Amino acid sequence: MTTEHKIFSKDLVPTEKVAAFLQVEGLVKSYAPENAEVPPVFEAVNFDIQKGEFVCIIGHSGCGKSTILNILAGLDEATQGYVIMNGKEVVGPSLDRGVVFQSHALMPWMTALKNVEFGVRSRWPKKSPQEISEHAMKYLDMVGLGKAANKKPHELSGGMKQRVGIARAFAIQPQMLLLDEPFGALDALTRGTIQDELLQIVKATGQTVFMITHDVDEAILLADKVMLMSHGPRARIAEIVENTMPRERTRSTVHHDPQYYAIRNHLVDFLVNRAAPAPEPGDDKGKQAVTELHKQPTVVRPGLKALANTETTPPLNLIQRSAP
Ligand SMILES: Nc1ncnc2c1ncn2[C@@H]1O[C@H](COP(=O)(O)OP(=O)(O)OP(=O)(O)O)[C@@H](O)[C@H]1O
Repeated sequence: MTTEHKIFSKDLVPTEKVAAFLQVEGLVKSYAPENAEVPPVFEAVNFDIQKGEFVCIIGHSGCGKSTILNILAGLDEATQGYVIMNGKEVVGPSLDRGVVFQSHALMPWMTALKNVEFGVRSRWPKKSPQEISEHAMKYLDMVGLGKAANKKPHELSGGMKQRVGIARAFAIQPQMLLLDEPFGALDALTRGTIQDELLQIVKATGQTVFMITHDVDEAILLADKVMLMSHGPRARIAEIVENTMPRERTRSTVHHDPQYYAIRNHLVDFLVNRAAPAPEPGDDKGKQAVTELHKQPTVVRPGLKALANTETTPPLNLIQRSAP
């Protein structure tokens, strides 16, 4: 059951932002809002996500990434600000948003198939048992687990369990997928395989994704945009890095792109040197100006600069060979 309601007030939704699929505006989270001595975990969090975009968020431990994801999911409440998805304010959980956590959260007494069917039945209660089963199998097949459908979680490896969680999230065909470090507990090989699978599925379904990761390479492979969060308390989305490499990238080829190292260096440099922002005037007052709370993060494209530097005239032998 959804607990969302429609927003009709034009005052709440700035006209130029109506087109964005997801709008996050002036988000603040404080665990002690009544105590001025305790600063908020994050504030002035503003960003948009377009339909079909894959967005990763990176930042040091404790800056508030999971809290933001939980607010997007409707599982937690912001102290200030709002989230609008597809024209409706997010005020509670909904099957329109599928969530995958780091721990797979499967029901241990149910088979992989039954775990996926459970979600499908909640979404479409009028479907027949056979329709539900066929639908769930389609998504288990998609993540390469068709043959393990009748196994219970304790008979599956960590990677397989995580795939069941992904199949369950995809099977309810949510408008948006929220992934909280979904591959964090997996070994490098399994992680790579599932990343590739996720890319294929997202490409096929045009799914909109918001994903938390600590892995810079994972973000570069998967994301169209990488949001960089500064340290908390009072964390912000400091920068949005656009991934300007062609979307058809794979794990084995992505590092051949001339843009790759420029983007990677930019992300690492932020995490190492720039994630702790210098105090701004007003910080010590514990209160931000209203305009500041709605300030959009800077958007940067470090890959394009690297690309421009490699665009030189072709080598002489190529010119000679292509001459008539
Ligand atoms: N219920 C709570 N009461 C008080 N503080 C909390 C509560 N839940 C979380 N916090 C604090 O909020 C901050 C943000 O937590 P959150 O889990 O969102 O960070 P994160 O960036 O996802 O961290 P990580 O990368 O380690 O998962 C942390 O400093 C945490 O201690």
